[in-house]
Amino acid sequence: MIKCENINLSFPKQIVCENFSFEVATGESVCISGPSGKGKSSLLKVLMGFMIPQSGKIQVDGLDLNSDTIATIRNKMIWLPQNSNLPVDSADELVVLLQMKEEQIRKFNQFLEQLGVKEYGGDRSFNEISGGQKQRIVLAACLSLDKPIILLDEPVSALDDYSIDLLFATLGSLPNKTIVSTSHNKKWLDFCDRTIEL
Ligand SMILES: Nc1ncnc2c1ncn2[C@@H]1O[C@H](COP(=O)(O)OP(=O)(O)OP(=O)(O)O)[C@@H](O)[C@H]1O
Repeated sequence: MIKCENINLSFPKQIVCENFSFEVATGESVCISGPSGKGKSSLLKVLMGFMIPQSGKIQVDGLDLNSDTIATIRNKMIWLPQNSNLPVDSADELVVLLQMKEEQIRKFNQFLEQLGVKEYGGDRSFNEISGGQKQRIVLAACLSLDKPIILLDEPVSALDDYSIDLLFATLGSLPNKTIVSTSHNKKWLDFCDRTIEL
């Protein structure tokens, strides 16, 4: 369960949210929606503890997010950054970056297969594949870590309808995941249990 209470987050030139509260139940899939530049990505970063709001309380599974609990809370989560932006250039480098264990590498290969990008795994440079193929590889890596809470920033921005359906089938095979996402994609919004308007 994720519980955010009275979050105030602003940047010098923009107020992202004022006294914003929401909850996400365990196993629920929600999408934070709102216009471009409103602050959806920033809110996911707040949940990861990458950004600290000016005030408000964030609780994950009953633990208040603070410097003492951040490691425990982050250990429950995986975050997919927008545009799959990561400091790596291939699936093999992702395995190293995420320090995947044997079982996770097995799952990674399984998800690559399910998402239709097995042939683009290994040491093939991300520069030589499409944005959608890269996005599916990074999604496969995220899912393979098997964390209970998955934060997805625009997870289907580069995917066609067919690839989105492959992702739905893959997510459908993973019970009890809590998913907090951002998206402007209608198919993704329909897939989520609920939308949270920012
Ligand atoms: N570290 C920062 N310092 C100052 N301003 C920031 C910072 N991060 C984000 N912003 C600003 O906060 C606003 C919200 O950005 P954010 O990326 O969270 O929006 P978004 O709703 O996810 O947008 P989009 O739908 O276009 O991805 C933007 O105006 C952005 O310029």
